[in-house]
Amino acid sequence: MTEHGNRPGRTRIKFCGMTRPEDVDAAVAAGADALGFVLWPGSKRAVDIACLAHLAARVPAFVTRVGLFVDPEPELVARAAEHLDLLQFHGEESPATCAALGRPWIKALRMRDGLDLSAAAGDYHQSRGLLLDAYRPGLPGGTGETFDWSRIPASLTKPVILAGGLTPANVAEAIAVVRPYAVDVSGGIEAAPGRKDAALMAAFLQAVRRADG
Ligand SMILES: O=C(O)c1ccccc1N[C@@H]1O[C@H](COP(=O)(O)O)[C@@H](O)[C@H]1O
Repeated sequence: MTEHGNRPGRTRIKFCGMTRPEDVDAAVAAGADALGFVLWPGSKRAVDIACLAHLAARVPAFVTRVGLFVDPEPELVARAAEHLDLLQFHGEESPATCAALGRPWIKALRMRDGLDLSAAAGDYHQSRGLLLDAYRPGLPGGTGETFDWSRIPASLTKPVILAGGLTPANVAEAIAVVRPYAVDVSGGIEAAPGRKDAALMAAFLQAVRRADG
């Protein structure tokens, strides 16, 4: 079993791809630590700035509002950031590009063959964490697929946010193998793309709590 640096007493939970007010309310009621909003227009879960503003305003204090971007124009980030606490970069953004936007950020890395995670942790040392997701050519993320969790070294110097194909059924095993700082899920808590399922969100949360013991 591995243990990543900065791991808190419990695994933090981010629910991503919020598009509806009722889903935001249900996620907060379930006890999510962070909610994600996709600002990449290519996603079935994309929201525009007006929708983001509407949804983000429902989020109470101490629940982190995360904006997901894929190689965005700086102007989009600037407009969205007013409604966000943290930026999540899911494209080919360089460390300098992420840092230049002047906001707290995390970097998503897709686990393609040959990826050197330790080197990436050094390159993205200014990030608040590394989100590790499955790799599928041609898609920037949100594949609903898992990857080989044993590829994640215990010695990473940044907090690990584990993503990719997590569900209420497999998240406990993922936590046991990886011991991540946080887990991030989108498809595994949905009835359909962009439509979250309150029962699945509650089941995911309970599975994480049980895994934390
Ligand atoms: O959700 C999307 O549509 C998306 C689009 C582009 C990049 C990332 C995207 N989602 C993120 O991917 C991971 C894993 O998602 P899943 O649980 O496998 O569905 C997660 O961080 C999503 O927020």
